[in-house]
Amino acid sequence: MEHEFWHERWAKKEIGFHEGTVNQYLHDHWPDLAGKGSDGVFVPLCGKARDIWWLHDRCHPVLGVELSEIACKDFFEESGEKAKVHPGEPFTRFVHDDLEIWCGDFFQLVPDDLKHVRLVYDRAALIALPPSMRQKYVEHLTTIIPDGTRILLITLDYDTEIKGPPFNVSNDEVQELYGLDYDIEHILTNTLAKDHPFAKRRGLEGASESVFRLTKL
Ligand SMILES: C[S@@+](CC[C@H](N)C(=O)[O-])C[C@H]1O[C@@H](n2cnc3c(N)ncnc32)[C@H](O)[C@@H]1O
Repeated sequence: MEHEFWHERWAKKEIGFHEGTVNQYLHDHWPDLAGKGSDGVFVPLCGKARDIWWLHDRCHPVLGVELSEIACKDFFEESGEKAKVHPGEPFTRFVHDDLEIWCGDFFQLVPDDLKHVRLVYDRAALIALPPSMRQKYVEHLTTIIPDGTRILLITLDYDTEIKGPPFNVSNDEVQELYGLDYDIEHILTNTLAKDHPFAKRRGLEGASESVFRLTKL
């Protein structure tokens, strides 16, 4: 998607993707992925997800990257926390202890930025991107994260032709995108209930979410 699309979504507060609570799959499957350590976590296309505080509360240094300055500011303001803001190019950095949100374009990150990262949390990042950008996203992610990094990936799949985002990403596509460079463990696929907020909003039946654990080889 063009940057303008996302800036407009945030300006108009059209952010139906924002959960406002900790994601259930993160809650249930992070401990297995991360163990008891306090490894650095990268959260691509992070929005203002509460999940970031949850990870921080579990002693992980967290680096999120987010295009929208509105999202970055809201993230701290809505939780009553303060961040030191370091304006710069290509990122303005919002820093709170060892939690940093970098405001700018994911595709501007370089390996040095993520050298302390051992874990990645991808909820609504891959599926926010149209098919033409997903390959580019995975290629770039693979370039910037260290070998051995473990990823918790949550995807969404549905049959109907609806206009994304979120876009449907099948389990086969996950294999195609990550199969070469990652060990892939499919943890679960869960059919969304009819009254699930997303299914309800889009009038979808049979949409499903899947959770994967990926390890960069
Ligand atoms: C569907 S939202 C998901 C946000 C978050 N992961 C969550 O679970 O609430 C996608 C987010 O990615 C941001 N975004 C889109 N393209 C981006 C890019 N190239 N670099 C950084 N952030 C981007 C958007 O502004 C938006 O907040």
